[in-house]
Amino acid sequence: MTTATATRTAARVVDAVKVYGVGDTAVRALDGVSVAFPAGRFTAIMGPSGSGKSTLMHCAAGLDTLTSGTAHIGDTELGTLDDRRLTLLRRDRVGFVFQAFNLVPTLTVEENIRLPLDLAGERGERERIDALIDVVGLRDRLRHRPSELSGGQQQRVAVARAFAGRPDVVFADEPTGNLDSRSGGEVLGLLARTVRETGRTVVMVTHDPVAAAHADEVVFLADGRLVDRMESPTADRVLDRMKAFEVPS
Ligand SMILES: Nc1ncnc2c1ncn2[C@@H]1O[C@H](COP(=O)(O)OP(=O)(O)OP(=O)(O)O)[C@@H](O)[C@H]1O
Repeated sequence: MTTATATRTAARVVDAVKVYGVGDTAVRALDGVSVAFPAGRFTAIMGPSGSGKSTLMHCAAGLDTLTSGTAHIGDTELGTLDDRRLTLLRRDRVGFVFQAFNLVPTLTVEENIRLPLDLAGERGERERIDALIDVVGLRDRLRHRPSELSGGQQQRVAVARAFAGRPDVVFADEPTGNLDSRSGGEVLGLLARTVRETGRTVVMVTHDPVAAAHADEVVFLADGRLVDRMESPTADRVLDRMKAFEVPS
């Protein structure tokens, strides 16, 4: 299913504008972006440094607000929610993976993975979490603390935690930025596999063409605008597209 009409949208922004600051120092980080992230797909957001990738992700995920335009998770328009509802939406319907892992150091691997469910007051779900633990390959590390794991293992815990609450969408911001290429490749393969096997949705910001090649589709930003999309990307094609941004105007 690749037609827009047949595909459900997990998250989207419409006419998104984000201006930081005022007056002479104002920066237009998003300049009228409309983009939909289809459910059940892995989408990468790419573009040169400063093109608005992180801003787009933060606004789409409800971590920051737009200056104008709308952001939606499923059918919920984020701008209509008060702070409490927005916090609940982020907790229950969105998963996050950040460059810096962001695990709770005092909790074990298993407790970190189960955290979203515990916070939501959900019990049970033993089998599904068990399956998730196997997907990320951490069965023999469940009693360890994050400091006893390698960077790649910690990020696999973060990926499992992001999916544990069965979110509508997982947002990943440079998830392999702190990892060597082998561990990074494992984490990206894990993200892609989890999307394929569980039908979940991932939106990932990256500046790395090799990372973007794990996605089903890449959307390209330049100067706060959406300038291109690429289905079934390869690292070479993404790199070629990125080089075109470097041509001096
Ligand atoms: N809190 C802020 N206050 C002021 N300007 C900001 C703020 N956050 C981002 N910007 C500016 O908005 C623009 C877009 O930034 P953003 O971080 O979204 O880009 P990016 O594509 O993610 O960049 P990078 O790849 O370097 O992380 C940049 O010009 C940046 O300097």
